[in-house]
Amino acid sequence: MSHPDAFSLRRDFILGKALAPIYALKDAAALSRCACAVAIGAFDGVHRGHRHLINQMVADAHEHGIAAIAVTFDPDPDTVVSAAPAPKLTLVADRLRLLASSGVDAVCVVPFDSALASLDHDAFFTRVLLPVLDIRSVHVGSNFRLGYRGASDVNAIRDWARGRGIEVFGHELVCDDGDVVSATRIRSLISSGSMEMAAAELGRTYAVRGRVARGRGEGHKMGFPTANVVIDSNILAPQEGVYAGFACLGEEAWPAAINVGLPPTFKGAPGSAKLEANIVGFSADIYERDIALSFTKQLRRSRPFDSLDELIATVEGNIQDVRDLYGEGRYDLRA
Ligand SMILES: Cc1cc2nc3c(=O)[nH]c(=O)nc-3n(C[C@H](O)[C@H](O)[C@H](O)COP(=O)(O)O)c2cc1C
Ligand SMILES: Nc1ncnc2c1ncn2[C@@H]1O[C@H](COP(=O)(O)OP(=O)(O)OP(=O)(O)O)[C@@H](O)[C@H]1O
Repeated sequence: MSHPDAFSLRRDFILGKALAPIYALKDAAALSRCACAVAIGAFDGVHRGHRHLINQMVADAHEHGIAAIAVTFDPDPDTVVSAAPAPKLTLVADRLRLLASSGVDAVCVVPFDSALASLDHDAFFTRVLLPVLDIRSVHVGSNFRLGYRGASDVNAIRDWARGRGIEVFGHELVCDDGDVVSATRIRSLISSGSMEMAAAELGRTYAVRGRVARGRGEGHKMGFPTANVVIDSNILAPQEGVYAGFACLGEEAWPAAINVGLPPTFKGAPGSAKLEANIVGFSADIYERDIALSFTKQLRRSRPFDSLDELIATVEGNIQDVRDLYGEGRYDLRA
């Protein structure tokens, strides 16, 4: 695996300013009911399929000289309607930033609650979207469902739109090796440690954001200090195991050897970290700092060790693997 460049690391860590304005629906009057094409969805992960859909919507908008607007929801509808919501690939702020940097002219964020979930497609368009947007075309994937319990498919929306001057496109879904790219599939790849396949479908290396908390302090004594990283409980962590990747602190990235899951050797020890990284070549006090970790490759599954010496030798071997892959220097991510 080659050294990534600053550009790809910035993309993986979702750095940089959003390129287009993001409007909450209640402030969307600022769009002055502009003529527009819209792409609609939850867009968790803003993966390659989502971006292909958005590209087609943007091309249509440009062709007709109208605005290109991504319409999404906060919170993710799944967290409201599902009894067991899936852990998400992106925090809402990152999802919006990714959408705002996808070539659209604006992002419009519809607050999602059980009242919205109970609307049918007619009420969703006429009561929620059309008062603020003069929609000329709707772009969704061919599998798109809208309305109470997903009652309305693309054909139902197209029937409704006929005669209203609104064109509806149900685009073919982007596939990878015959499998439809979806947030659900990417979650399952990440949950099985297939980080390279997940990255191919996401279009970037999977990364999570968190804060450095105090741990047991044992790693330091064993010769490999680790930053214990606490992430939002609604965000998906990869399968338990040991990973090569990067740690991002401010505008710097460092190679990192990362352990996901409570260390099986010390299971139950109070203060054990569920996610910790040895940041290769780095030494500074970073307690309470914001940090992001990316996972390029699973090196092995975690396992219990019979002796501390064996644990230390194995972890040092993993840290060396990371050094061999990415060196031990700082990557400057300033644009
Ligand atoms: C790269 C890496 C790989 C690790 N692999 C394992 C493992 O396979 N089994 C295990 O019990 N702990 C593993 N650990 C966790 C260590 O046991 C842990 O860092 C150490 O106990 C220090 O914990 P502390 O940060 O809570 O003080 C690993 C840690 C790192 C950084
Ligand atoms: N592979 C894809 N290619 C093109 N469009 C897609 C693809 N996957 C989803 N879409 C479309 O993107 C929009 C957002 O979809 P959605 O947020 O449900 O994504 P998803 O990846 O299918 O999520 P999940 O797996 O959680 O259901 C919808 O219009 C959907 O039809």
